Amino acid sequence: MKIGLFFGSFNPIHIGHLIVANTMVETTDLDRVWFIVSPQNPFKKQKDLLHEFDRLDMVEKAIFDNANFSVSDVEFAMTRPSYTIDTLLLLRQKYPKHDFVLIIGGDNLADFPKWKNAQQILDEFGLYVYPRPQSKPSDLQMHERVRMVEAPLLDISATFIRKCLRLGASVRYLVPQEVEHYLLQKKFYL
Ligand SMILES: Nc1ncnc2c1ncn2[C@@H]1O[C@H](COP(=O)(O)OP(=O)(O)OP(=O)(O)O)[C@@H](O)[C@H]1O
Ligand SMILES: O=C(O)c1ccc[n+]([C@@H]2O[C@H](COP(=O)([O-])O)[C@@H](O)[C@H]2O)c1
Repeated sequence: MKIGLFFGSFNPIHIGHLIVANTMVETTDLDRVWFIVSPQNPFKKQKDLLHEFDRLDMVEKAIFDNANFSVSDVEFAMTRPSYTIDTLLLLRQKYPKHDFVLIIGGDNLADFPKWKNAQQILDEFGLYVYPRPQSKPSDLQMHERVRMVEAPLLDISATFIRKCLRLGASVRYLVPQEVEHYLLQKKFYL
């Protein structure tokens, strides 16, 4: 089984994430996508970062009806910040029969060489990249271990959704209905 690992803060998960994951399953050789909720991105310090359990709950609500998707809290028990290579190595050890690839959005490619053990991630796992508006150019686009997936650009971000909620604007259609209800019920990001 070839699995795409889609790491993120998911603060909160939105339809952009779901379209990325679905495109990977439908248009590449990936059989499944696992969403890995990261407690703390090493490059991001966010004051409005929800507790990881709340972000995990929302991912579960977003993917419950898609048999190709799963979510993992494996990073919750690991050291912070969340370094992707550490998790990749752990998952490979735990699931020796699976073949793992890392999925990222195009905005993460330019800074990817600054990630911990970036070369090892490239060599041993490889990257599948979904294009994203306003991404900085990167030489890695041509790298043999990087697959640029052709798909529609989605100008949707968790930042925009948090802003809508702060302003009292509806996030209907930007997040799945179950996630919208949960966000409103819990009064998140107000
Ligand atoms: N609209 C999108 N198009 C392509 N990739 C995306 C999109 N939104 C998120 N991603 C990718 O999903 C992964 C997780 O992203 P993340 O949870 O940080 O969402 P985000 O919308 O970028 O959040 P924020 O606005 O808080 O920075 C990253 O690899 C990111 O590049
Ligand atoms: O391992 C690293 O050095 C590293 C550097 C930057 C980001 N990451 C991971 O990339 C994922 C995407 O982050 P985010 O916050 O944009 O959703 C998240 O799981 C981070 O932990 C990992």
